[in-house]
Amino acid sequence: MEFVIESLEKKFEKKEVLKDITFSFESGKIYGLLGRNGAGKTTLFNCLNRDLKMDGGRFFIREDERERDVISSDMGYVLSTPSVPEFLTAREFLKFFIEINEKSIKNIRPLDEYFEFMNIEHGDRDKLLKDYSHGMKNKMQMLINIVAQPNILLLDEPLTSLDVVVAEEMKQMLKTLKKQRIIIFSTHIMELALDLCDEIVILNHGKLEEIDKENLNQTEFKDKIIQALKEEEHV
Ligand SMILES: Nc1ncnc2c1ncn2[C@@H]1O[C@H](COP(=O)(O)OP(=O)(O)OP(=O)(O)O)[C@@H](O)[C@H]1O
Repeated sequence: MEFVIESLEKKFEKKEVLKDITFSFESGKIYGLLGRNGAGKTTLFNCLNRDLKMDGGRFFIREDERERDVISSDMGYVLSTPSVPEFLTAREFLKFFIEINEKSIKNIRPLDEYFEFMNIEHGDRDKLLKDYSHGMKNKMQMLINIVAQPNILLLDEPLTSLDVVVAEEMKQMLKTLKKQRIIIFSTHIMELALDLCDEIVILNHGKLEEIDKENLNQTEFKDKIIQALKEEEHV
């Protein structure tokens, strides 16, 4: 499976944030999306998740040499600022999510199995989400996306608020999850991108550019990425 973006454009009033995003993502890989502050990473994710209307271009899935539209169950999106229904407990939220997506979720498991998998403790499962910490809300958002098993998973700086143990667990989980799906992971933490991601993609001047590792060692590759990021006109 490939996720193809062609000539995607987005501007806010006169400001052209995404000028010509053309890129093809392949399944089985984690893509690290890097870009300076304000480069447009969140805008790109919002367009792909159809939370924002694009001004031009299109995106689609290519499978067995056939193109098809991206439907909502293809796409999962974990926001940097987690958004969960605060008035529900974690268990109620998970139950509700599974019920409304029953048709598209494969191999539905008992709720506690999901909590176990995510290391959410027994005592927290029936707590209101409004009493969850930022990192725990993030974990819940990630859990919902693990349950849904979308073909394309967009992660907007999801690990920054997690403690080191949870972040490590999550990294391992993403490495398992990447099989047969595309994960696009935005982060400002270069080490994380290099450690976790199979490909590094930079959002530069409103375009996506893959940074080829060639035969570079880790330090040289890092320098090449920083150089490419410096070339970004600072917005
Ligand atoms: N709703 C909006 N209305 C007007 N301008 C916006 C809107 N959303 C984003 N922008 C502008 O678009 C540009 C890209 O913002 P975006 O949040 O996508 O960048 P980013 O790469 O995610 O940044 P960061 O790394 O700092 O989170 C910024 O200049 C921002 O001010």
